[in-house]
Amino acid sequence: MADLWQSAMDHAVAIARKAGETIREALLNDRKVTTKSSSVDLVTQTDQKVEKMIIQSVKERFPAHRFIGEESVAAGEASNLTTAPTWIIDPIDGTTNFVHAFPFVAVSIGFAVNSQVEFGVVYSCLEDKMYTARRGKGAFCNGEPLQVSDQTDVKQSIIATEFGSSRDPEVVENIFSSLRKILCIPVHGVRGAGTAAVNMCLVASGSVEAYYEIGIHVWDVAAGSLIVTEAGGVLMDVEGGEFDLMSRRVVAANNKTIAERIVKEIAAFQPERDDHSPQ
Ligand SMILES: O=P(O)(O)O[C@H]1[C@H](O)[C@@H](O)[C@H](O)[C@@H](O)[C@@H]1O
Ligand SMILES: [Mg+2]
Ligand SMILES: [Mg+2]
Repeated sequence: MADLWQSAMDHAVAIARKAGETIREALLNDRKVTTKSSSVDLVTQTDQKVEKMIIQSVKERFPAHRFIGEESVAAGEASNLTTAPTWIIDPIDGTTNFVHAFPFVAVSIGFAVNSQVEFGVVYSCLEDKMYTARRGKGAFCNGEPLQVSDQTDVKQSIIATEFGSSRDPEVVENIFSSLRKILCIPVHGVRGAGTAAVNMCLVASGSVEAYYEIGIHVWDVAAGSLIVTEAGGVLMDVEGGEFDLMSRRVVAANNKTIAERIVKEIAAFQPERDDHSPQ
């Protein structure tokens, strides 16, 4: 049976690669920074320019499709995931890294139908690594198959997480409480690439056993969520229930054993959901 979404996925790969070229050029000469939800939640003209380019290119080919884009939402658009074919776009995942020329900067494009991700594309453009996954057809990096780690002992694991963009003392306390408890299991190490999408691709690649974070958005994790599961990994909510794309909470792991062990140590809290209805 012809794959209904293959042409859309091919377009996503092509436009992610083009976006990566734009980002690499901008890295050399245009990193003007402004801020969003806090003084450390950064955005640049390149984030906005890349998102507009991706959305415009999709609209020309798939005019009926819908969008959830990080910078469109920041400009006031709703972020409701419906049953319609929806492109979930983070034009630059790792904007802080981009501003500092720290070498992990990704373009993340997820595609959902009936609120289920059908393909995911994450282009780590400074590494030139194109991560892709199509539901039921595996996950790849530059065309090579991906497989999660087979480690089941958390004490032999590396765990990835991020400090996020909130500096609210209560949120920071939660983050450090979880970090301290996980580090002292003990695990071999804790790492963070500075981008949720790349962290999830590191889980899919078997380089880290798990990644967790509270405070991310649907555009950070939509593409990576399918790349992880198509590489044999699992997704979970930080309190052990089912992963929810719009909840702003994620545990992505190589297997259920590691995921459940990490969940035990996380000081969970519930940020405002991505699909919250504004008052
Ligand atoms: O770089 P962006 O797209 O803003 O996404 C990152 C977010 O800003 C950080 O707060 C998170 O900790 C990262 O995981 C996101 O990748
Ligand atoms: Mg992001
Ligand atoms: Mg971003």
